[in-house]
Amino acid sequence: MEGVDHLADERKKAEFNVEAMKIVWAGSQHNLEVSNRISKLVADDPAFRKDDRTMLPRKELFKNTLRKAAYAWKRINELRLSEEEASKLRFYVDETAYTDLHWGMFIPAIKGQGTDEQQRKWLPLAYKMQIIGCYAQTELGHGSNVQGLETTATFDPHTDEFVIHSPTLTSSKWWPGGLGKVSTHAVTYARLIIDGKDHGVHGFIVQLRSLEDHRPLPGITVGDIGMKFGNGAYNTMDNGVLRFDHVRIPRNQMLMKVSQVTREGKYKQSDVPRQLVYGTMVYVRQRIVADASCYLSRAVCIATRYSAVRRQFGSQNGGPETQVIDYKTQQSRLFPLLASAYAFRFVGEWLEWLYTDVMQRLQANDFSTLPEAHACTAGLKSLTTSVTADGIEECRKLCGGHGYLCTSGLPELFAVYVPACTYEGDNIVLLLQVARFLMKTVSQIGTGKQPVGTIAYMGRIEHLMQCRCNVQRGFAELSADLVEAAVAHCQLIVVSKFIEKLQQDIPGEGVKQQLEALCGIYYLSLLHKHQGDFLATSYLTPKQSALANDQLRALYSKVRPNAIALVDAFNYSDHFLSSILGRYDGNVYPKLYEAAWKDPLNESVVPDGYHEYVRPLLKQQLHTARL
Ligand SMILES: CCCCC/C=C\C/C=C\C/C=C\CC/C=C/C(=O)SCCNC(=O)CCNC(=O)[C@H](O)C(C)(C)COP(=O)(O)OP(=O)(O)OC[C@H]1O[C@@H](n2cnc3c(N)ncnc32)[C@H](O)[C@@H]1OP(=O)(O)O
Ligand SMILES: Cc1cc2nc3c(=O)[nH]c(=O)nc-3n(C[C@H](O)[C@H](O)[C@H](O)COP(=O)(O)OP(=O)(O)OC[C@H]3O[C@@H](n4cnc5c(N)ncnc54)[C@H](O)[C@@H]3O)c2cc1C
Repeated sequence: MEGVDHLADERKKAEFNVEAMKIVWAGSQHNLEVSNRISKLVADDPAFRKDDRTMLPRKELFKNTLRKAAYAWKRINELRLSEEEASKLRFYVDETAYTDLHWGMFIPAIKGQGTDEQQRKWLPLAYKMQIIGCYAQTELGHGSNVQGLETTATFDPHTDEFVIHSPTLTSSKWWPGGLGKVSTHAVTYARLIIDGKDHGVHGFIVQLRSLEDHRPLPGITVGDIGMKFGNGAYNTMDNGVLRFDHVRIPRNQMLMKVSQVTREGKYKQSDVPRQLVYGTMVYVRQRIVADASCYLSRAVCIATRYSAVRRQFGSQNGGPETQVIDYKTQQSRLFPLLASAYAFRFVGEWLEWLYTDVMQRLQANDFSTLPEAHACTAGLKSLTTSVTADGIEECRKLCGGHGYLCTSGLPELFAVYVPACTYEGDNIVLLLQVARFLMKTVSQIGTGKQPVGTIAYMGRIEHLMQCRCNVQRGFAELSADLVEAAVAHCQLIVVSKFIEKLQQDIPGEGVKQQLEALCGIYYLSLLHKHQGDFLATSYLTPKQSALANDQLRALYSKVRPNAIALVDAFNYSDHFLSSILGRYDGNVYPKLYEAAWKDPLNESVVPDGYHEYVRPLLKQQLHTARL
């Protein structure tokens, strides 16, 4: 029934202050206030309707995304929203679009790799959206291997220009978001060639389309790469293909904070690590970690609320059937994901601190923590996106058949999210970077260089280094095992940061106790999953392993009465969740039934095609003898 909270009894069971937990989840009272205000602004505005996305054909879908992005920009300016509020608004609009790359990569690339002069020229145009940019690095033939990119930028000293060219089919830029139909400019990554010498990959600002009629400029071939996974989902984004045919740009459009080319064509590499050219990717990877907790918590919220609503089997003497959330199997699948959502939230907060700290150190030419920042952003991006993608799919399965309906919100959430395991760095490739970092640390043990920070624990394996085995040999052979070691290293960081969070002052009755239970579920479920390794290495005895499993089940029971309140603390509106199964009021069945009849297929009782294709079958006169 409308207006009835079908989850009221569940909410009464809460043993902690939900409003206080909302502040923990939001990060601060201020963040919660901004989130509440902007979330309501979006939810209350019919222009931001999104329940029709999975039913629109691509061109209509895309035009609708352009409309929403333009309307959002209008509202941002009308309401004079701050950058923080504007970013929140785009978050709650919840629609991948070219603006993600304009604000999330094009502008950060210029800020991170452009000189002060270049920033003064390009950022005002970008902030006012008088130019729209994308990040064009990946090519048809290379994505992971950035040093393998083929696009060239050849310096012409006669005209003081770079000639940007796509020498091969595989050098075509391929995938950049916003490139296909909208961006007027790109930060393009190309091989810098001076006087025949290849200086490797650098970033260049290239205009792609006319600011007058939006047509591609001379020498530019650009378009969309076509439909992607799932209906709606990432098809609101114009991932593009781009080829250059000897396109000329002024020398001052090479991003020159890290390295420079003089008017005379002299290449100057500042005494900074060349990997700073990868800085934008590092920035996005750390943001993706925080974003993972948002996506995972959305799926967990839907699955938890529905698991409390859904009853199946267990009726005694005609009484109500059992809530599926009471089954230990449901809890053993759902509660570790609930714990992971909180864990990723906290490790994402720490990673943002680490990234900010590294950036401040870079200002002082202190590169000492750059390797750790790279390893942490790469590894945690890999870990959190893999767990989140698998977790959204698990949440769909936790909702049984109804989880497969678009009105559950889960299929689209999965389809939008899964590319996060690939973009910003394929997850295995990134884990191999972490493995390389770990092996380099191992090789330095015993040389007097003590590991610090997130690898400090490795100082304790010095005894293993007596053999001084050559860690370089066999890396490729053992890479699959090393990837597992990299995951374990990242999991240790997640657990450590969760524990550090619990050591902070956390206000609110019962809040810390709930987080302690979730932290226990996080690490005990990991220990359960990998108990074979712990037993094989004698880090655990069988008895200890059994005790850990007992404790894990006990924690499930502790969390069970608080589950609904723990997902309420995510503070997601029904509009944002866009899920009938995840409705705040739990009024699922009537709304599922109501929604079914709104499907276009039900606009007519007799379907299109009946008379051409079904009736003839039903009415066919059998010319062959009946079998
Ligand atoms: C859900 C939406 C997300 C929301 C997020 C919010 C905001 C963001 C907004 C928008 C984003 C939205 C959608 C994303 C759209 C997607 C965009 C993209 O995908 S952009 C393209 C991404 N591409 C990649 O990530 C490519 C991956 N490959 C690489 O990074 C490099 O090729 C690789 C694998 C690191 C190898 O580089 P290479 O130069 O060959 O180095 P080596 O392996 O030889 O290592 C040499 C040494 O350099 C160190 N190193 C490597 N990288 C870095 C780095 N980034 N920083 C610091 N140091 C680095 C490496 O550790 C080696 O050091 P040692 O010699 O061992 O000491
Ligand atoms: C939705 C989406 C949006 C994107 N947006 C952008 C964008 O805006 N701008 C942009 O520049 N790019 C973008 N990309 C491209 C993305 O960055 C690349 O696809 C990504 O970096 C992976 O590279 P790849 O496609 O070359 O994968 P590959 O490296 O070809 O991966 C294929 C397989 O090879 C394996 N592999 C590769 N190298 C190794 C190795 N050394 N050892 C072991 N295994 C290996 C991988 O693990 C994987 O299993 C986007 C991609 C997607 C899907």
